[in-house]
Amino acid sequence: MGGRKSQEKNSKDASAALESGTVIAAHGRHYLVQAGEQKLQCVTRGKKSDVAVGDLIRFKRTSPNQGVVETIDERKTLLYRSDQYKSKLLAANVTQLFIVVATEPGFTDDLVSRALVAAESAGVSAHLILNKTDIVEALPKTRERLQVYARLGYPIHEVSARAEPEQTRAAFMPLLEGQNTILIGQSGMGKSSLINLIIPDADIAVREISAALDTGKHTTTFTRLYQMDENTAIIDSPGFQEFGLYQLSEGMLERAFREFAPYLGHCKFYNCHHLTEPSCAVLEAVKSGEIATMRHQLYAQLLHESSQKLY
Ligand SMILES: Nc1nc2c(ncn2[C@@H]2O[C@H](COP(=O)(O)OP(=O)(O)OP(=O)(O)O)[C@@H](O)[C@H]2O)c(=O)[nH]1
Ligand SMILES: [Zn+2]
Repeated sequence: MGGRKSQEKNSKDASAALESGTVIAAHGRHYLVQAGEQKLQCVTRGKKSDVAVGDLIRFKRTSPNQGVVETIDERKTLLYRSDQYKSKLLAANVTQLFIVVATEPGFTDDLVSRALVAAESAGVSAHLILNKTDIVEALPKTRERLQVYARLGYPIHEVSARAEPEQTRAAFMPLLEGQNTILIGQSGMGKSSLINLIIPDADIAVREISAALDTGKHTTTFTRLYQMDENTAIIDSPGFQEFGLYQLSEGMLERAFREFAPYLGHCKFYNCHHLTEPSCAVLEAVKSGEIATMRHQLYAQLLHESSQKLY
């Protein structure tokens, strides 16, 4: 991740004794850091656990394969996950989010839209991956369901990890090149199948990480980063991480729904919440069908949730 050259240059100045690396997995306050060809176990000082997978960090080596995190480089982006009504760090420096959905089993619009809100608010571009196109009976209905996202301008890529592995791999590679991509999806969508196509030795890497971080049986519950080349990485996030959206202000929320944009500033009240106000341009667009009801309902729900935040 990031240019190795700039890391080298930086490490020559003030922080001469520090080395740099990329956080490739996190488990509690234990981090696995890739530094060149080497993987090290790093910890943070004290109780701090503000390091995320994808972070570029400076560490002090304490033994041949261990270190202490000293500083975190400025992040380009930051995604949060939801944890007991709080937002915790999920991944740093992600440039694009791929949401894997499938013809079967069905996906949940609520989760897809929450992921899109997370991406928009973090400044991360979002794509939808429709997997299992070989289940042709369910294809027309699924495409129809995805229309709402296509109309919003989110690219949709159709693949079949099982029936067309080579084509699927070939479709992915140019999309991933030069990007830090996080892959998310509800259980059963085929995310693991896709990761295994893209990273053939992913299983080995996961076992290595799990052993290094001593995650015990939690082998599939941690987020990990696979460095594909110097400028390309892919992050696999287990299950369907519910994104932490509690930290979003009302202003950030309304801007995270890209279809609201033409209407913002056109409501009767300048501080309109777009919930029940008279002469609300957003509500009028919902009524006329220009904004999908499902999307507006989620906006209202997220506004409610962020008002319930615990901190
Ligand atoms: N028909 C079909 N089945 C597929 C395809 N891709 C994956 N599957 C199957 O879908 C099931 C779920 O795939 P996984 O890759 O394990 O899905 P996952 O999203 O990682 O699911 P979890 O491990 O539960 O998070 C498996 O039985 C796969 O063999 C595909 O393109 N077509
Ligand atoms: Zn309004």
